[in-house]
Amino acid sequence: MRQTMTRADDTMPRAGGLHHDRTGQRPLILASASPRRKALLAGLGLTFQAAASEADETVDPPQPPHRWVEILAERKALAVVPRWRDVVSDAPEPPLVVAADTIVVLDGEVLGKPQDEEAAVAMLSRLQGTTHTVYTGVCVADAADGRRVVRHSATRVTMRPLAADQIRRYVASGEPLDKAGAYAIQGIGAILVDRIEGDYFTVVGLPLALLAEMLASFGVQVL
Ligand SMILES: Cc1cn([C@H]2C[C@H](O)[C@@H](COP(=O)(O)OP(=O)(O)OP(=O)(O)O)O2)c(=O)[nH]c1=O
Repeated sequence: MRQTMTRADDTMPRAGGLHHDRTGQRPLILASASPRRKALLAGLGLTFQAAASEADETVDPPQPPHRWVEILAERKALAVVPRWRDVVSDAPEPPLVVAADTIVVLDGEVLGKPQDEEAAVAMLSRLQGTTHTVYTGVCVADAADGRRVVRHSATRVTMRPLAADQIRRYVASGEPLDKAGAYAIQGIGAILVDRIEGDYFTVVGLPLALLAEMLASFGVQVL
């Protein structure tokens, strides 16, 4: 059934089928299992379905960070493109598929998600009192013809100096474990951060202004 798209009035994605607004929003899939990315995309007022992407996250041979996140974002999107009908069976036309990948880079070394609490403590011990860069890659792929656009955004984050027991208490909160670099700027991790240079949403995992620009190149106007 064709429905009129309504703007999201909260930060959570709307349940239900696909919607089209008067500006002709294409059906949209977010190839992600991340609740943060879902909330950010919903916050733009776009209607979409989310589908976890099972893409392998190893990059071999190693690439510069900006390419690393672009490659993984593209891989995540392309893993979902062939099965778009399973996700949006009621779509009147093939969807656009959006995916993203985020890494933290300190002194040229990539810090992904910590394997366990010890790894989280080790990461935060290195990040505290210093400046690192968060890279997020974004891919928008058109399931109709395979055309895709891949871009990235980078933000510098300076962490406050932290005492060992503060780090332990933060890790014990459980927040760091599924986050690149073992912290969440949008959560308790906010109080670990002294300042950022660049886009906040790049750190959380989905640079919204960049994504809007990319969607516009596929005819989807957020504004
Ligand atoms: C640095 C930082 C990272 N993160 C998150 C963003 C990403 O979700 C995560 C990095 O892992 P990713 O592999 O980019 O994403 P994901 O596995 O969570 O989700 P997807 O299904 O889309 O692949 O770290 C924060 O939420 N806050 C932060 O401050």
